Amino acid sequence: MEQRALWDEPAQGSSEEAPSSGSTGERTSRVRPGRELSLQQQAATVAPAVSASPPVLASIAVARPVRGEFTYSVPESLVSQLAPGQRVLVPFGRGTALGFYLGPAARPPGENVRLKPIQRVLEDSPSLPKDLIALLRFAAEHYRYPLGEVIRGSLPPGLSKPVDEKEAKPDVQQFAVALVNEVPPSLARAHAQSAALAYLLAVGGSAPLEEVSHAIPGARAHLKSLASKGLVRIEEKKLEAGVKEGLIQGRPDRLTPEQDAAGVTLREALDTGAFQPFLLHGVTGSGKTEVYLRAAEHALSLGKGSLILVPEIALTPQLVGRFRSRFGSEVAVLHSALKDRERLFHWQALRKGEVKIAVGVRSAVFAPVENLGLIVVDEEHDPSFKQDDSLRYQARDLAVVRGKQAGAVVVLGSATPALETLENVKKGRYRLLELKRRVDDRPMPTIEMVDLRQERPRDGMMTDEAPILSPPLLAAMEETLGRGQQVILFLNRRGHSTVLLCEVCGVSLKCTSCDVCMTHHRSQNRVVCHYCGLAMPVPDRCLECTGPMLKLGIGTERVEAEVLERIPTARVARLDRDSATSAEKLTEMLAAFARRELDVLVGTQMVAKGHDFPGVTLVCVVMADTSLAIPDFRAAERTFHLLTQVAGRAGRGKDPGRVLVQTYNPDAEPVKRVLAHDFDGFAQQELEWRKALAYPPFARMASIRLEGEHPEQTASVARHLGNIISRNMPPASVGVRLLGPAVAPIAKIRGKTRWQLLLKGPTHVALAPLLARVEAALVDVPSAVKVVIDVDPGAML
Ligand SMILES: Nc1ncnc2c1ncn2[C@@H]1O[C@H](COP(=O)(O)OP(=O)(O)OP(=O)(O)O)[C@@H](O)[C@H]1O
Ligand SMILES: [Zn+2]
Repeated sequence: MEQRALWDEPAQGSSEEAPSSGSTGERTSRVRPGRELSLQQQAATVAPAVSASPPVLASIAVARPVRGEFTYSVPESLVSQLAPGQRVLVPFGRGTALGFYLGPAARPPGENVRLKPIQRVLEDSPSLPKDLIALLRFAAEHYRYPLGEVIRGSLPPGLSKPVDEKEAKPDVQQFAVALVNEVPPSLARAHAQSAALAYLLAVGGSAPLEEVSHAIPGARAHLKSLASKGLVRIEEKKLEAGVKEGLIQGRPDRLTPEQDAAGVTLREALDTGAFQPFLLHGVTGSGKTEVYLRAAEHALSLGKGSLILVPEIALTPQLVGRFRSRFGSEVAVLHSALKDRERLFHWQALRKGEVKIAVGVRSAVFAPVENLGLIVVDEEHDPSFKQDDSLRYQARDLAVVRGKQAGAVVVLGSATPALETLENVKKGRYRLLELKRRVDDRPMPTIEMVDLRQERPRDGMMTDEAPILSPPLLAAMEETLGRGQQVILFLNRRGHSTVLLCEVCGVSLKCTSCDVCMTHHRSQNRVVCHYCGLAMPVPDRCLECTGPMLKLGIGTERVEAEVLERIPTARVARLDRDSATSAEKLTEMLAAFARRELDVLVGTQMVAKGHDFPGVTLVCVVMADTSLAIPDFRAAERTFHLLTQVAGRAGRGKDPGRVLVQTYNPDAEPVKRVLAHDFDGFAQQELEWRKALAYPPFARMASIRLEGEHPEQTASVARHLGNIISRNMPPASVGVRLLGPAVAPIAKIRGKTRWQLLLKGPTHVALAPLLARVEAALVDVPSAVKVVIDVDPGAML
């Protein structure tokens, strides 16, 4: 059966053009006749129609948790003011609500319906550009979330409330501009000031004050002191298109032949001005960022905007810095730590076309970049592009949808593309651009395996664990550090020991409100639940039988302690969610490692992201097996991605890199393929398996998750929903399957019982009627049971 990409499927509902109303001159909006009739009638009051000439009708999304678009009448005084994308105030229920005017509407069926009028238009120029309206409509339908809430969630605070735009005006943005090219020796003792100045220089000599203080706490005051010393100038900035601020930094003189070829193709694609999706599959360290930069440069030369999506800003300061130093103040950086006013400022600067490039995290897929020519999704395989609450969208998928709607070039970049993306390449939907070699012909790192089964102490009992740092690993570390080079140690588990087990009764210590083991955090001298945050003192005896407790399962904290014990001279830091408690700490730790003030970085998947540390020549995977056994059909893929990505941090400078992988499962498919540098082999094997079991990309999925106070009640709701689905199943030939209802892999979190149902089918269209049935049944579900529908779910836990 032909599989269709997400964006191939028509959005549900009709896509016919609304009849021209002749009043707004816009005919772009779609109406969905009848589909939400009962809701439309909520906004209408029944009365005899009196007016002679047909009234002008508007389709409005109301920022309330209700489905569908509502029809309102347009008072004559407002007719000339109305433009799609505007925020308006409308009567709703007994009060008023913020609404978004989406376009003219057809008269809803029903002769005697008198519609309520729009009360007020809140802004002159629309907050929402036209292409975003289409994207938000798609997101609401695809991920089954109320459109008004989708729109409100996409807007910066300030615009998401029913206030006039005039009241929502942001402050002028202050920029710090460096007046020197390097940190002068006179600042040697003023550590904080020199750090602020160093940051400024690193990002091209100019940056908004907000951004510097985001990276370096207290930087605002330090920059002002620097200004009083004449080293920095503080400017109030009006961002203007076409102005290049700061020094053009780090632009390589020559592209590699592969970069050049990819660049030529992208330039041609940009010149056509039509939608074209690409996968940029480049090995780690092949210089993908430079390809993005050149494409954005070309888009800019055509007067077009670019949108660059990255997994997590704090983890990718280098990428942000490269964009900032290339394009100066023409870049809006959108991250979660922005203050409300700043977010509003960036939104409006982009909306007005004053800033043409946006770099941001997944929510930036909704950024109002004007005249969008290019969308880049860096590290497109990264799970963080999927949002896991409220609107459960996949930003990479929406980026492709947006590109199609806007007629933009879309580049999905990764060293380890998602299988979904690879399949789209195979099907000819995406064009493939490859960078098979590292820049400057640097070699890929060598990857060696350390079999932990062999490293276990022979004379001990069978249960004895292998050493955390095996002799070969320790030797490699000492040798690397001896040469003055740096080491990354990767283990994807936080804490000191991850399991506390009674030696006598074998019972492990579990959280009282979650179905998971407590992790021992020695630095806090506590055991902590990683799901609900519950923490308590470490019990020295089993709570069941008072037997002595064994501490098993290593976490990053224990690895760090072990390194300090075995190599006392090494300067070691740990990078995980316990140590990087703020974006500032994170940035600072990465910067210190980059400045080579640290020798060893121990960390979770945070160390595996696109970092570019030329001093790192040795990467050690402390245990490759941790993510293999997770009950998720993507477990093997995730493991393979993580190992490949972390291995890719080695040997990016002039010295070649080496990777050591400790494992108990050398024969596990992802481990074996990583050791063999065999991306294609892994992908092929895994795709065959997915096909045989009908998992994505060979099927579409939706999960229905339940969470309830009472185990019995939750189970019975799950079974009830299961019955509804079973009764409405299309014929078997359609290929839709229901898995469950079943207790979720983690049966309880925060005291709530969890169940899930999984739907698989050939297309989203095949699943939609069943999901609609489930939604309709939710009105009868007791409020103690929370039900969530997740289309294209990310994690299965
Ligand atoms: N043409 C070039 N000549 C010299 N150096 C280059 C060139 N292009 C990129 N570089 C440098 O090569 C390094 C690696 O590039 P980059 O970080 O973009 O790799 P990447 O492909 O994104 O890798 P990863 O997938 O591991 O993040 C960077 O330090 C970059 O500045
Ligand atoms: Zn818990």
